[in-house]
Amino acid sequence: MNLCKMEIRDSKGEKAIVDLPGPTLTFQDIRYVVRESRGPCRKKAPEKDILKNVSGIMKTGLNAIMGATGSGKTSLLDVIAGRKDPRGLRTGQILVDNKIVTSELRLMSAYVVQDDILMGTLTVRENLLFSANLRLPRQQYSDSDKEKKVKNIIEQLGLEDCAHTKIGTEFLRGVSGGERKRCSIGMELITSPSLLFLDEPTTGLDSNTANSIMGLLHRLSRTGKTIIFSIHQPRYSIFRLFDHLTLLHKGEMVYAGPANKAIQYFHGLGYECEPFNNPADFFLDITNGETSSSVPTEKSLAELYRDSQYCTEVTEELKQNNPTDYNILATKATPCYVTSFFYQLRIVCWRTLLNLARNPQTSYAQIMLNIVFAVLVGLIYFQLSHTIPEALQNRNGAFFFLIINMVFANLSAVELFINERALFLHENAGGYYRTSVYFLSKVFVDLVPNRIVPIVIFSAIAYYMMGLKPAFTAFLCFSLTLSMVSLAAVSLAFLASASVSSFAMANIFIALPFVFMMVFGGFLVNLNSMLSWLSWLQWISIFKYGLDAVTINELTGQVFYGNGTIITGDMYLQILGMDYSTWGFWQNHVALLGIILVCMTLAYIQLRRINRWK
Ligand SMILES: Nc1ncnc2c1ncn2[C@@H]1O[C@H](COP(=O)(O)OP(=O)(O)OP(=O)(O)O)[C@@H](O)[C@H]1O
Repeated sequence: MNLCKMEIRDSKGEKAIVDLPGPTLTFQDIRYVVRESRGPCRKKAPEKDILKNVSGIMKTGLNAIMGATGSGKTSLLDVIAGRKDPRGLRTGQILVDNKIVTSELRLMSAYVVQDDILMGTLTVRENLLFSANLRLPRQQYSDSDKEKKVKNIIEQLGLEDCAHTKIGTEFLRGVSGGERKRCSIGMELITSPSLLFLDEPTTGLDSNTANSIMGLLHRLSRTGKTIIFSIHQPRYSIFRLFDHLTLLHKGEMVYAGPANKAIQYFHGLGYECEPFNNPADFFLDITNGETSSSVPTEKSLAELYRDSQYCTEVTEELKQNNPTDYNILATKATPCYVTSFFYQLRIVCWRTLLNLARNPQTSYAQIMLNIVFAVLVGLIYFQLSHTIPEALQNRNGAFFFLIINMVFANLSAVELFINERALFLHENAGGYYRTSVYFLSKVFVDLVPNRIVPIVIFSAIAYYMMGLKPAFTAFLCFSLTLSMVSLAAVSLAFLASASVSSFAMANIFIALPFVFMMVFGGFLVNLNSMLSWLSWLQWISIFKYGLDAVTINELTGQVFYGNGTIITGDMYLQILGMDYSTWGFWQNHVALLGIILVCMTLAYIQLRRINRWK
């Protein structure tokens, strides 16, 4: 990369000196196709060209990609930023400073997505510090260096007034749209990228805020950055900041060259921009066919551009490049992490905890639900007697009720990986942290406050209200069994959550196995006499293991009597055909642990398998 001072001209033709020229990005002959999804026959769907052999050169300064909706702006931006699925790239190469894009080169670039993806419960400063902690190498940056860097970025982006304001969530009013966008840009500026991609940075903002965001990008570009962005319909005050303009129509280039020469170019083709008309609107009118040329021609705008001096210049310049590799996007972008696994785990766990503490509704609801159910069960089965037959019947009923509650009360766990899916994908692709770090942080932080604590409270209330076996070890075993049943249900919910992207699908995915497990848990159906061909399902039933364990725990060593009959708990268990030996009791826990481990592992694999490409 060239490190000398460089002179560039903006669209008003004004000279600007930049200290440290950013990288030059070149792309040549990009043909990108997609298959339009048609349900299960996806493979047979025809390919659709969304970029048709486009080439270009983008240098230091503001490089705008414009076009009508559906023209391929975002697709071009994503392809050149290496964000689009490489399987769609049929031909083409993308070079940065005439070199293929390696992970090192990737580190010097950053991508700001259209929908600002930030942690809403954290303040602007905390979000920026999170990015700094994970994306700046600890060997080179001490904690105070990171703080300084964040402070500088806050000043640079004019975020001082809202630095300590939370970003905001759907329930919490936070910073304004413009401040959010600035914060998103700041998250990427932390690594001091010299190449910055932005997808429609002004969409959804009012015109003044859009103006100030583009003013900010303009200032940044003057510090030697190559800024490439797609933009829809900028007002004139924004358009005049552009250095380079790429105009697309139906996946083809209709102009690529200095932004301030575009009017002249179209004038040469017979298109007249009326006085006071915004050039950006004028160009879109041309591509949409709403303005006609005074020079009749059979050629399309794309063909006219290919015949133009601008296209020839680009082709000539590209010919001089000698790439060392071809089709670089075909190599999968492996994120490069600058911090260790344990450091990432610490930082991500801390953020997850902070998020939980500032958004404690789910935890409170979980604790309240467990207290209410515990009192309800305690009242219904208050101080169970030892007279038969009700002693055994009530105990069976109570345990079934308890296990059902343990399983179904954890349905809320399906939201775990769905809620923050966009945030996780964005941060994971941006090299913030490993998938395993995110998975473990969510699991730890969800399990303890939302699952374990409420169950301990539940067990203590229900156990003593029901007057079950008084031995303290029996209470501990009871509590452990309920916890493991709950964790097994939670891990199945995690698997559902990591496998699909919507709550509706996750609910279906989780409800079916729960219902099957309940039916084949051994309480509702005697599997030996009915549905014996399906009886194998009991071996994967959380209900069966939970029910067996609490029943054995309660009945062994107890004596029940009535009408002159005495029956011991052991005899009753024998009649039921349950193995009530020590191993017979603990084998249920081993099976539950097996279900937990298998579901957790599969959930992690599913998280890794999520498609990161756009
Ligand atoms: N993954 C995909 N599957 C199917 N079609 C796609 C895919 N990606 C892009 N397209 C199609 O390619 C065309 C260009 O899309 P793209 O999002 O790049 O357009 P755009 O100019 O950015 O539009 P907008 O301004 O509306 O965002 C559209 O017709 C779009 O439907």
